[in-house]
Amino acid sequence: MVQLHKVHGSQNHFFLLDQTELATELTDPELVTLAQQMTNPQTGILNGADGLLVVNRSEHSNVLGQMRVINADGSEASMCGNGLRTVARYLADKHHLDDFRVETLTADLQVSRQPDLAKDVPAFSVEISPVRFNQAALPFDNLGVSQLIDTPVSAFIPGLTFSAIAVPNPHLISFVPEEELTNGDIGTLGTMLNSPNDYFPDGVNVNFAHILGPNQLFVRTFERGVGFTNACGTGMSATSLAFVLTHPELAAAEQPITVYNPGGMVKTIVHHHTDRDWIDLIGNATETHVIEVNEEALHQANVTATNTTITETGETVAYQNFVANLPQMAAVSVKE
Ligand SMILES: N[C@H](CCC[C@H](N)C(=O)O)C(=O)O
Repeated sequence: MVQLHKVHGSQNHFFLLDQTELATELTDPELVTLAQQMTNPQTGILNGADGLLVVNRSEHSNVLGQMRVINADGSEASMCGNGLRTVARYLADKHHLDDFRVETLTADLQVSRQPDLAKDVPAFSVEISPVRFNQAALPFDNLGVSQLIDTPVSAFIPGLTFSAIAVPNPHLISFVPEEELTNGDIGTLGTMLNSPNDYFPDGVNVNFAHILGPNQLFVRTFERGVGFTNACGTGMSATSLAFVLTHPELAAAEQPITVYNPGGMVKTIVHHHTDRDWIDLIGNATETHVIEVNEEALHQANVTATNTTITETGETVAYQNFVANLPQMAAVSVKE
């Protein structure tokens, strides 16, 4: 028998699989098929999830493990901010360390345990990096520009302006009036740009942000490879950087920005240096269930209610109490 973990960051839900505990690691095709089976609410346990986080051994120095990210549709992403907080907690608890690095597709990223946000709501800070703006990093095409920073794009939505930032996964960001959060536009644009289109050949995560005040945002994200999620960590981080760059009168680097989302709240700290940008993403790292299953079911992509033993951790209620006590959540909430 091996263990799987159901985890979330701001209720962006994942299954976490530590392959260093397996007799035989899954092949890449097996990981894709397992992610598709487990995340699908129809075929997966516990109402499915937004993706599969895979923890592997890392050969890099002072790195506790490697994280890979498989979206619900089976596509692999280079980064996942909410997911990295849960992987950081998993490795911190396993190795009894609080500050270390995690290997991701393009960089080894610094992570550190933070004070609990509330009783039984552990929190971690994770480095979101590398950050790039150039067209090839997203990639995007056919927009007549080589960078998108607060640029009108009538082909997307007339009247809105857009920024494109890779962290390193691709994000399209727009600061919008409140009604744009719920009038259907973000779903239409997100679906268009994640289907075959002339602009983002690899797709893109679409983030609509409503400015609540100085250093305060609400962000809703339509995720590449998933659709709407309760939160997108890299999306909220990229949006915070765009906030600092395009609204300097309302947001500054090096100080905490509070980012609300349909699943709760995180803090970000933008670092905007001449040689590089990065963002610290600070928020919950919640484990809701521990799942016992035999390894063969993983290779067969057949993890079901009948071949698993599921134990609740009790952290679900603790996180919901934390969200219920957030001052701003009553104001702007678009529950999925
Ligand atoms: N859908 C994203 C990957 C997951 C990122 C998100 N869940 C986060 O917390 O950053 C992409 O394809 O780039």
